[in-house]
Amino acid sequence: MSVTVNDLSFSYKERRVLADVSFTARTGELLAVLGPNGVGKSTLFQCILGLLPYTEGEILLDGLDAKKLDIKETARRVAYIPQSHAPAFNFSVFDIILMGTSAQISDVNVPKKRQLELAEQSMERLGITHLKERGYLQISGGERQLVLIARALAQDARILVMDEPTSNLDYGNQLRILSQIKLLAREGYTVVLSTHSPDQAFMFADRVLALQGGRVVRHGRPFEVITDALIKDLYNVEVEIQSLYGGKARMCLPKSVIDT
Ligand SMILES: Nc1ncnc2c1ncn2[C@@H]1O[C@H](COP(=O)(O)OP(=O)(O)OP(=O)(O)O)[C@@H](O)[C@H]1O
Repeated sequence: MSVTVNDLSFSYKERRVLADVSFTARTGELLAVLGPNGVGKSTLFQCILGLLPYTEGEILLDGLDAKKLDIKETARRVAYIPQSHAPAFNFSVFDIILMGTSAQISDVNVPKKRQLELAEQSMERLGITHLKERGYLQISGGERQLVLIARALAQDARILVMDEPTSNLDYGNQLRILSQIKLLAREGYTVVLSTHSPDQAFMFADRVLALQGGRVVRHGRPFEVITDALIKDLYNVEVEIQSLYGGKARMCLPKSVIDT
């Protein structure tokens, strides 16, 4: 499953937010979208999910024009994973995951054997079966994020769109969740996620899409795209890119830390 965006532009009323955005995320690829607050990352994701009516450009989901797909057809291809949040009701973990299967429930609104199996399998896949009967409000932020990913897997869509999936998580859970996401990409899912951490992009992304002023300023492999000049351009922060482990890893070190 691939996502291809061609010359996409989007405006909220007369205010243009995205301009001529083009890229492809291929099967098995984890694409990290980088860019400052308000640059249009969530807007881009909502366009991919068919939630915003863009008028310029096109989005192809596995080669099919996203505009020609209805909500259920889109949901069978793309799943959305939001930031970990607390819903108003204390649904059980299993019920939350089962909600992901609604795109497969047709005439009668009752989950069938196939939906129950999908929910069970996705819990097993993420190692959270022991949480099944727990209330969603009574589990930790890291566990909630795993539940939201399990819900997306239960949806049985092969494209996963994630808006800052680790934003509310502690350091250990950030790494564990991103490792899980990377494994999913290796299993053949196509992952498009936003992050505010260039270091996360260095560690986990196959490709990086850098947005500035609603436009794509760089697109390519993390080592090629993430430079001190890009970080200065996106975030107005002076960094030095450090090469580690004989060039196998890289990280950004803000110069202000060294200078003070
Ligand atoms: N429903 C809306 N109506 C009008 N303007 C909006 C709407 N949603 C977002 N915007 C504006 O569009 C721009 C892009 O917002 P968006 O949420 O896509 O950015 P983002 O890159 O996801 O930001 P962040 O990193 O802070 O989450 C911002 O200037 C925002 O104020």
